[in-house]
Amino acid sequence: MRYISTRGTAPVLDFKAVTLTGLASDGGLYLPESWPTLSPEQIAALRGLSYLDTAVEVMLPFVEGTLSRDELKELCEQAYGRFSHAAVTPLVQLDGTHWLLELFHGPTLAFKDVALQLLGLLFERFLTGSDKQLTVVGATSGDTGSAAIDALAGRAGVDVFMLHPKGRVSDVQRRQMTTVLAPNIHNIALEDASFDDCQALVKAMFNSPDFSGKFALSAVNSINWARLMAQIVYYFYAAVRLGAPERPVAFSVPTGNFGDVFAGYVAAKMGLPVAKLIVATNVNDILHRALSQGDYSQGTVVPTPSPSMDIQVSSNFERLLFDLGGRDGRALAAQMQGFETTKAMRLTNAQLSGAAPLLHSERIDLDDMALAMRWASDGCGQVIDPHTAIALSAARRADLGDVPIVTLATAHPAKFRDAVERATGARPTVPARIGDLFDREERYASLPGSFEAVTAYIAERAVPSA
Ligand SMILES: Cc1ncc(COP(=O)(O)O)c(C=O)c1O
Ligand SMILES: N[C@@H](CCOP(=O)(O)O)C(=O)O
Repeated sequence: MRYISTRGTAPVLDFKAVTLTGLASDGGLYLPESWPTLSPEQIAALRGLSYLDTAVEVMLPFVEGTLSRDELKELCEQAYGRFSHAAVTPLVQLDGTHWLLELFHGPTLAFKDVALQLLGLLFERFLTGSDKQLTVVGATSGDTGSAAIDALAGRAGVDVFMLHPKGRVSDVQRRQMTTVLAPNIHNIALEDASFDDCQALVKAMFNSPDFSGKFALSAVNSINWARLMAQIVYYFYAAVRLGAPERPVAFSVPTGNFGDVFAGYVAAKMGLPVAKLIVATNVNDILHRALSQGDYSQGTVVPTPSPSMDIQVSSNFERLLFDLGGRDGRALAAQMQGFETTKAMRLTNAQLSGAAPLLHSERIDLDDMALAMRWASDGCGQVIDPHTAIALSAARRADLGDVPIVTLATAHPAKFRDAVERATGARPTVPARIGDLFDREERYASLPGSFEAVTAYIAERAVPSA
């Protein structure tokens, strides 16, 4: 499989190179040159397979030329062996229409583990025998950071510099990052910053020849293609369990950086009968405005009880626009450069009408989020986190007849105890696997959110490339 950039001019890469590279050198994001497809018979043959075997079948076309089936299987065995549920991502039925797909049974209790446990192992495999020292620069609104740190702490060949917006992640999320004291992990709390500011700094580091030329920069955010590849799997796993390929299934996805829902889009492109992808946002609603009115203009980020979705510039939307706009890298580069300059962009007619049959968006406010949490707990006996509640609320607005709707449960409620308690009156208990989190020592640097301050901090600690 070969990978191309959304902006058309960066070198074409294979799977190994695309995994070790972050942003493309032309500022774009990598994605496969063409979408592999599974026939209805191949999808039907996934029925009854374990998560692990499904993962191998779904991901194999993307790693072709770099990993054999056996090598991929061995990596998946290790990655998903650390999940606490035998089904890895179990489905839970709420009523006749609604299901939860629990994606939070990994080590850090959020869906990010599904991809990052595998990415950590891919880094290790691709770096073995080389003297390359990767400098991973990442931005997090809480969950990517903890999952990446768990996956990479203590690994040879990788240093991690993780930026989070100070005071804008939950206490559990922060401690999951800052209590990991491995020498290769560096947490940076950016003062007076939003996640968007953190992400913009990370992209600026990749786009600065002076800085990126000194280090072997790499990414763990969903700008890294391997992240999305691993997330495609659970769409197949869930849909097949609910009757695909004969029966179409809809998914409601709590959305911020558009990575998770883009993985669902890819599953549909690969042939999975997806009736609808519901893009659920909180009041930080750039994606809802874009998909419903064509207006992709950056607003100010409002802190909410679903902090991981407090995002107003959604990285992966670029991948969607590229695909919907006929994969014209030059046109997309001009559109994105316009957005970077003016902070506003109109979707083209082709992009809007191309998205409409599959993607539907909803903006969920605080009251509807709390109502969904109460409906799940009082009506169905399920305690859900605020991000999941946003998607469940959007799912319950949908009118899709008999089509089953799967809401992606992206985080364990214990990660957001205060918000869950406020909505439901019950305080979730912290699972045993992170039980001593509040007794551990924390370590992080607080820095002003300037490019100079952050790059100077990293440059003092990272290993220059040869
Ligand atoms: C718990 C949770 N739900 C939803 C999201 C949004 O996912 P995405 O950024 O892939 O759209 C995130 C952050 O990525 C998250 O951490
Ligand atoms: N919500 C995310 C934000 C980063 O998104 P990513 O999927 O691009 O890594 C987080 O929790 O950090």
